[in-house]
Amino acid sequence: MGDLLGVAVLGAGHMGADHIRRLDRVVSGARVAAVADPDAGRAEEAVAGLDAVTVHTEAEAALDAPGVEAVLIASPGPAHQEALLAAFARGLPVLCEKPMVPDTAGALCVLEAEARLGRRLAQIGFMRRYDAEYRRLKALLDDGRLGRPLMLHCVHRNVSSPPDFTSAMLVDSSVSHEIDAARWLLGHELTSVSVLRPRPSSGAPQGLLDPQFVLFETADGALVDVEVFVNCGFGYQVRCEAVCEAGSARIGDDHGMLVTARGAAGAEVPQDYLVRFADAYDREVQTWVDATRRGRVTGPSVWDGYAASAVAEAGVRSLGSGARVAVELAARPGLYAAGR
Ligand SMILES: NC(=O)c1ccc[n+]([C@@H]2O[C@H](COP(=O)([O-])OP(=O)(O)OC[C@H]3O[C@@H](n4cnc5c(N)ncnc54)[C@H](O)[C@@H]3O)[C@@H](O)[C@H]2O)c1
Ligand SMILES: O[C@H]1[C@H](O)[C@@H](O)[C@H](O)[C@@H](O)[C@H]1O
Repeated sequence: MGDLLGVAVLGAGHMGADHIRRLDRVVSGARVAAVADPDAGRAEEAVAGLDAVTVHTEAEAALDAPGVEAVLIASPGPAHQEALLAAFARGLPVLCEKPMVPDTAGALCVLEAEARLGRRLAQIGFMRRYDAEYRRLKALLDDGRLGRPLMLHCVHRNVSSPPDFTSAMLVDSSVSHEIDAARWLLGHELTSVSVLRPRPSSGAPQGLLDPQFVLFETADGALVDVEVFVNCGFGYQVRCEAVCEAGSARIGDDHGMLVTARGAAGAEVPQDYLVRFADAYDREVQTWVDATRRGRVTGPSVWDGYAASAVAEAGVRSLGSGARVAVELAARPGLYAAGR
């Protein structure tokens, strides 16, 4: 390995371009060695001003480019399976944006491929685990002061959804964050899901079932509800309140400045995830680079990515009827045993 970890970034859209900037200017110990995007112009724009980067239209060409020692996957979810398997075939460590693979069969295929290698290579980009507020909430729940958790109430609102966003993506892309956060905060798998929906907002694109209300049960009898509303129009809001036997704790209220002017005071609301979770992405990528340089893999695993996909797929099945759908998980390979 050189002085700096050479990273290939696959996908130079919103997240890919932001991660390229982060690898170049924010985190230490890494450099962007190659970028792939079928839209070559977008890739060229994202690497403008960077030295010694090669630009490709094919993901595999970027993985094979000179100086590449690790991969950051920021292409759309349906492209992740092929990219993960290509990285595994080359023994390259990976940070893969969520959702790991949106469909469960594809996610299972990735799980089996990594389990066959017998060592972890991939970290999944559930960045909320690196957010300061989520970490405080996790520490509070773990120290037991509030007693046993009974419920999580979650809110996930986006100003607007991208043009190609589907009703299923509210669950398998947006709520994938709450699925992972709930499993991590509560330390148990989610065993069932029901997805209800009010009448769609007139602010949502025609045909998009937005908002939705998602209810999960956990293996030890807690409940998790999520309001997901991806065309709310007014701001990016992510909240989580844990209600426990001896108290409650809520995060996500306090992200902007309080602005006072002309006889009124108002709180600023962030407009997107790149602002709200900026510190979390920085910490996530720095932690990945540091671990990779030490030959280690930490953070959310391929098992976490697979479990999130299985829960989300059950949610998408519930979306039509609102019926409670049980989550079926494959046996957990020993590679992902707790504490490893
Ligand atoms: N962690 C988060 O909070 C967060 C936020 C936004 C997006 N994401 C995830 O990041 C990923 C990218 O989302 P985005 O918003 O940047 O999308 P985007 O549409 O802005 O960008 C995707 C880019 O990937 C390119 N692409 C398509 N197929 C490709 C392939 N096979 N190989 C390489 N590049 C390919 C596209 O041309 C495009 O430039 C998704 O998985 C999304 O769910 C995560
Ligand atoms: O892909 C994005 C991303 O995961 C954001 O964090 C989430 O708020 C959006 O709803 C989703 O579309």
